[in-house]
Amino acid sequence: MYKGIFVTATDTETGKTYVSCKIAEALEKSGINTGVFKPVSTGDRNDAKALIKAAKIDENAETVTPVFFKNPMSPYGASLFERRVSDRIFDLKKIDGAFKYFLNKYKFTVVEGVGGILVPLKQNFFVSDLIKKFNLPVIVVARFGLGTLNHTLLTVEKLKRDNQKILGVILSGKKNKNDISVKSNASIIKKITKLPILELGYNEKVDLEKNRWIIK
Ligand SMILES: Nc1ncnc2c1ncn2[C@@H]1O[C@H](COP(=O)(O)OP(=O)(O)OP(=O)(O)O)[C@@H](O)[C@H]1O
Ligand SMILES: C[C@H](N)[C@H](N)CCCCCC(=O)O
Ligand SMILES: [Mg+2]
Repeated sequence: MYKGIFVTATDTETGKTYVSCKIAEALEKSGINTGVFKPVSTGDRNDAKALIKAAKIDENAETVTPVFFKNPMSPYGASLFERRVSDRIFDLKKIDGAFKYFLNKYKFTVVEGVGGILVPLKQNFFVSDLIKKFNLPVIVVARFGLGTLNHTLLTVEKLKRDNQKILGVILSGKKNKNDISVKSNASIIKKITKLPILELGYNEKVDLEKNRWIIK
């Protein structure tokens, strides 16, 4: 079993928190002490609260999300608006300390990124750099419908160029019955990337028995 996974996505609002929560829930139910970590959030710390609830652990939102910006946008963009607010800085030391805390305390830690893989956290430091730093295997969350092929293949391409271990792709959310591409997108992604693919329909749970690739 890995020490943890990094959950990124093809875009914001794609399902990283939903998928991370379902993975944490499944691990907790199987008796595995699971940490959850969302290093940076913007707008609110609701992702951290949802992750804590799913993992059923006694942690507060500030520990799970040590770096926070008020403006609901990229962390770098928000930092430009909030540079006069003392604790609103992207503090990599703080994130590193928190990361080590979770990996030492829990058997397995689910880490959620922010938006997609090239969201800037600082002017020249992106979510992809955080992935490199943590060096955890990566799960890519994507949408089911039209447009997801390009977004998913771009994200996979970037991770491959960074020599990151990609565990697989999870398509998550509602399937639009009027979108014909939904019928073939998953199989096309699988054929092209040769990665495991999980289709996680609306309100479905993650079955770790059937998808062991997610955790080992
Ligand atoms: N399989 C699913 N079943 C039900 N709801 C889903 C599913 N996947 C995503 N959602 C819903 O889609 C919305 C966006 O998902 P989520 O908040 O997980 O995105 P995110 O990638 O974490 O966004 P952010 O970049 O802001 O962190 C939420 O309301 C979430 O509950
Ligand atoms: C506020 C939102 N829920 C996310 N947490 C932040 C997403 C940043 C996306 C930046 C971008 O790709 O343009
Ligand atoms: Mg989220």
